[in-house]
Amino acid sequence: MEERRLMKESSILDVALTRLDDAARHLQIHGDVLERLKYPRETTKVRLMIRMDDGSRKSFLAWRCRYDDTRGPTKGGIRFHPASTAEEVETLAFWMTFKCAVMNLPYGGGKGAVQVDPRTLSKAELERLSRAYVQAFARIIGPDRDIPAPDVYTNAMIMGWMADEYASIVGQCVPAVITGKPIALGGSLGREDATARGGYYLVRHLARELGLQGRMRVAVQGFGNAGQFIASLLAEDGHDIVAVSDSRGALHCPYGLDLRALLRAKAAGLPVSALAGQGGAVAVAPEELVAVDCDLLVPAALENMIDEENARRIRARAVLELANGPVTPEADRILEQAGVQVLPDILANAGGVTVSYFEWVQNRQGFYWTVEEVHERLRAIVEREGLQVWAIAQERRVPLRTAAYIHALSRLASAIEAHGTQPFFTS
Ligand SMILES: NC(=O)c1ccc[n+]([C@@H]2O[C@H](COP(=O)([O-])OP(=O)(O)OC[C@H]3O[C@@H](n4cnc5c(N)ncnc54)[C@H](O)[C@@H]3O)[C@@H](O)[C@H]2O)c1
Repeated sequence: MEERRLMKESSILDVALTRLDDAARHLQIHGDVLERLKYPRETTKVRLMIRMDDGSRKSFLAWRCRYDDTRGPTKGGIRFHPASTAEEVETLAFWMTFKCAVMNLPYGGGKGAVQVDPRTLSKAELERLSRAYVQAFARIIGPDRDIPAPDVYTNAMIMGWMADEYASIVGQCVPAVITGKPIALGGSLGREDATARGGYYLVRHLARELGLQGRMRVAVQGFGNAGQFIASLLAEDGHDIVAVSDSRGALHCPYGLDLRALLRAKAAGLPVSALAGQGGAVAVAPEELVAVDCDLLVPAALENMIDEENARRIRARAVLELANGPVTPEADRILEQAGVQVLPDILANAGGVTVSYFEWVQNRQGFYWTVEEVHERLRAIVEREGLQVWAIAQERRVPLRTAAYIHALSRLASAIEAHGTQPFFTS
């Protein structure tokens, strides 16, 4: 078991790097550029020691990775998860590097994690852990150096504690050091649904190209933050949400599920399957969700959920990757052969980091935008970059994922080349 886990861990960054190799084959890229992008610039590992409520002391492993900062300060969330590893953090930081480049945000990529199950901590312990993270990494993060944000099992409250700790360390208020903060501490309007909204604008804009015109039947895997918002946005446009799943089960109705009832059930802490039997909805096994007859499949749960085992069963015309890395490279090949278009994660879920960028801009200028302004600016960026990725895919006859990596890599390569060779002679 342990061996299997290690094997999986050692290959996760390698798998991510195959996307880089695929893209590099289509560009005249200098070997130096690839050499630079194959390894993280720096990963710092620390042990955080905190006082527990019972008076004992406990330590937790924590990391912060700055993968590449050629295009600007590194940007990426902090994950609190018992299974986090250095390799996972580095892979996520690699994805952030490409995500920021594909959206043309002036950032590099970073990521952080604490190896902890936050559900086992009291609120006071969680606060001490969050503050300890900032104490340990205060010299690494900074508004012009490395800007964290929330990720799995971290949220606005934790970002607020972290911003407060940073302010006491440096002796001044620096809201732009961290994004995803509560609105009261300089958070941006429109951050909550930004990831789903970015994916929604992308599908809406490319609908004709994807053959998704008219009323769509949508299946959503993972009915959490991103999954619930995308279902709501698409349902508002009159599309039918025909299936949803969570970690405990799945629900299917070919004529469309009662979304309001589903949102109420989730808010009350119930699984989606609790609504089985109502309005024609039938409970199905979670692994059956990908095989549901639909036009658009939205993976919004975890990594590697669509693999060579289940990819053949997908009946959707297009896949919108709101989750990070939900489709394995083997599944990608199967979907390509079957003519299923995959809107890749680094483009499809980049709405979150884009609105994080807006938050940083607003913090720095001290002037705040309306939610309509946030939506409009997000829409413009998603549509602009989405169309460019689509055009690259058509021109070069490559899948959208390769096109998105080509788009990001050409920006990264220009920036790396523009920096010159000075660091080589001085280091
Ligand atoms: N929230 C964001 O801003 C954001 C930004 C970029 C990427 N993402 C990615 O989107 C994905 C979801 O993030 P989120 O913030 O919505 O998390 P979340 O924890 O709110 O939701 C995840 C959902 O997936 C469900 N799930 C877990 N295992 C499952 C399984 N085996 N089958 C079906 N469902 C399962 C959970 O029950 C939960 O409903 C992650 O991959 C995350 O990295 C999120």
